[in-house]
Amino acid sequence: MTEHLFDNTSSLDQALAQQVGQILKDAVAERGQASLAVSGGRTPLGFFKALSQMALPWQAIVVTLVDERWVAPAHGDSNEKLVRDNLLQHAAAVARFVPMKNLADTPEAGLEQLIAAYQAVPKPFDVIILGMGDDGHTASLFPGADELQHGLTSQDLLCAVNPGHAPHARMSLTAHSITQARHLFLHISGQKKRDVLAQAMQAGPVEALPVRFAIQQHKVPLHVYWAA
Ligand SMILES: O=C(O)[C@H](O)[C@@H](O)[C@H](O)[C@H](O)COP(=O)(O)O
Repeated sequence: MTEHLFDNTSSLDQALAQQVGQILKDAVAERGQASLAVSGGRTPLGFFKALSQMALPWQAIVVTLVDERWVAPAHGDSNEKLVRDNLLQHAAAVARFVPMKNLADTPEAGLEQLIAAYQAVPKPFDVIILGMGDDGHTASLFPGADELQHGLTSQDLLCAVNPGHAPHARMSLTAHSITQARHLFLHISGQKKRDVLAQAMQAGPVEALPVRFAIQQHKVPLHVYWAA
């Protein structure tokens, strides 16, 4: 695991956009296509804006989500809306977007159709960017959720989650599919999250702080981008 520390969020956003942009450019040059899976929440907004303005071969880049709240795509809590409004703009407007939410009533009911839709996403994912909550959740792998064990241990691509203490039923990439990425980032800001990360870096059960699965694995180097 490598930590990249910044004094402020705008310098982090620029540096992360440069790094991710270069990886995507190289992937398209090598393989003709690339995939980027991003998280929701408030943290990635500035990064999305910076990346969206970069001159990349966007028409060959597929953008998708690490996790999604099972709400209509126009809902204020929709990660799809967040990505459409902030990342799929400017130069990035021509990127192909594969949503996680479909028309099924619940994530469980939508899972099979979504697995089929995700075949359109080049795999392994070239870049996955995780966020983290103050409770140590990442993606939608929440401590205390009934589906946590499944999300942490199954070899499936996706899992349906009912987080209980967090709003909305969710769909999430599993820990297995996240650790299949060619490049893995954890993007966080603020002292509180630095403290949670420091705690997660200490030995302890993954179930207590699910972000530990990304820290403890050895399949893909984890790059942590943190800003004060
Ligand atoms: O809720 C989602 O949709 C997420 O993808 C989630 O895992 C997020 O990354 C963290 O909850 C951090 O959220 P903030 O950036 O808002 O703190």
